[in-house]
Amino acid sequence: MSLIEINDVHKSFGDVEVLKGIDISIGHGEVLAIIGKSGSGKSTLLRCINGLETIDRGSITIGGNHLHGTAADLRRLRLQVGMIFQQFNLFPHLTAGRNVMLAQTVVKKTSESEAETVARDVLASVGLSDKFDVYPDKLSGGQQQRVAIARSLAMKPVALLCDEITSALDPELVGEVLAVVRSLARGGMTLAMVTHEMQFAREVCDRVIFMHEGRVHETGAPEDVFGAPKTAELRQFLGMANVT
Ligand SMILES: Nc1ncnc2c1ncn2[C@@H]1O[C@H](COP(=O)(O)OP(=O)(O)OP(=O)(O)O)[C@@H](O)[C@H]1O
Repeated sequence: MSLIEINDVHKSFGDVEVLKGIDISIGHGEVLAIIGKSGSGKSTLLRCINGLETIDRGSITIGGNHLHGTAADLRRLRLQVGMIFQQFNLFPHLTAGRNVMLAQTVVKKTSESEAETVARDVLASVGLSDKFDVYPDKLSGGQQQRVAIARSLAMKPVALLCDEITSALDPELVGEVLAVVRSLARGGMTLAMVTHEMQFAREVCDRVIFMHEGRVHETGAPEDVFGAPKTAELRQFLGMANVT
């Protein structure tokens, strides 16, 4: 059975229908790239999967449980799906370690000592074992984003959603963050990432979803989507408009 099932999901903001019937199933350990033009609905889709947005129609299940059920269901399921954004959103007055501990102690009511053990562990897994006591303003953007990833991992998510997580970084810092994502993918984490890093998507992802005007317009293995796009819209998006 799939881990995440998205069935006929519709979402409007006012009169504008942003998601027009999305069907995607994501398997355990699957790594998905979501690509498409600005405004095609990629972020909205991720936010619906994480319960940050309600949906108007359709259903989303995680491990067979409906995400958009009662408020209690939503809280419980939201904890199972981590989300990482373009902006790192770290608390500036807390050290890297304390940033990673916070959600555990506040939301999960984990003890301080257990939360610290987990925080040290996940910081080490993103290559930041020496930064536990360092404040965010003393970290590079790439290091801050890795702290944000560690903070998500500390909640032991069943899946991670990444929304353009390298877009705010200087180009020389992109590689270190992608390396962490790559190692998570290799370790079996289920990942859905909205990304402009086509080369990375090609190398690391199992499947690519091309969104266009609120619909899944084309989907397939990276070699097919990038190597032999079927639709004019995807060819145009990939800068291959002249290819017939
Ligand atoms: N909270 C909101 N209220 C009103 N409109 C919204 C809201 N969030 C998104 N939209 C609109 O929904 C459409 C899709 O936005 P979304 O951010 O999902 O697209 P995207 O494909 O992720 O684009 P980008 O690559 O620019 O982030 C856009 O027209 C956007 O203006």
